Amino acid sequence: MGHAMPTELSVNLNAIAMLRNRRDLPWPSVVHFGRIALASGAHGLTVHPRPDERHIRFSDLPDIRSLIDAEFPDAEFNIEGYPTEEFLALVAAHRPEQVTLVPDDPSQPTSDHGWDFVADAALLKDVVARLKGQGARVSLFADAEPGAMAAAAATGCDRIELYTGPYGATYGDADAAEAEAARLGATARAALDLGLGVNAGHDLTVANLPRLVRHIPSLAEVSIGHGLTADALEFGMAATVRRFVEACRSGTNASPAPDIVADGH
Ligand SMILES: CC(=O)[C@@H](O)[C@H](O)COP(=O)(O)O
Ligand SMILES: NCC(=O)COP(=O)(O)O
Repeated sequence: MGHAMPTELSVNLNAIAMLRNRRDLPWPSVVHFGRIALASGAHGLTVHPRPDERHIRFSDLPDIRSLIDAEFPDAEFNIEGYPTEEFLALVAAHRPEQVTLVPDDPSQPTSDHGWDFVADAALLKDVVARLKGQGARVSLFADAEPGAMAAAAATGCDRIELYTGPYGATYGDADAAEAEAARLGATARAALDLGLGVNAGHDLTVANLPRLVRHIPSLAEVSIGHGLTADALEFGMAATVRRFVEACRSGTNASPAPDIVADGH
């Protein structure tokens, strides 16, 4: 499989928002850290507003939109979530370049599975058409199931986002990681053959990105929050984003510094 472009990094700000929400204070600021991320090589910013606003708050969205419009006009805003009318109103108001639809129940601690593209076909076709009509690229959260990609494409979506939680959970076990990455790679090939673009996200790290990118050379974008924020505590935000950008390129023509592959969490 050839690869034209390096994988882009979208920095998920949910974990920064969660730290901020521990106090009734404005720091750490999602706009400040979003600015550092974009200035350090990230292609975009991701938020996943949940109905209880435990991470990103709805009131954060106008400030992130303004940051991109005023200072980083080539960057992308990616808003993720379950398509309730409240979520769709947030999307309409903040004009993200990409919307990632995720089948989250409000009680879930975090996202832990992709869509059932057959059972949810009617909902997805309707919402995908609505969002594309507003000018957004639409990506659908998907499990590593090559056989599900035809039904995903039938929704009219532009891309899938591979749910990489099970891959992230293989840390420390190279054989298990290889098996998961192969399954993700097969799913990506099925999606690409149907004309879909492929994103990926959940529990990605500097350490596990190179293997993923090797298995999916045409991976368009990864969105990363938890592991990246953890590394930012150790290395600082700017250096961390640069390390993740390097790791995104590690499976492609551009080689990362050797320590990026050997080190990391
Ligand atoms: C869609 C997805 O995979 C998630 O990783 C999500 O965006 C993370 O959200 P939280 O940080 O709110 O758990
Ligand atoms: N879409 C997945 C995402 O934004 C990343 O989440 P995380 O698991 O890295 O926090």
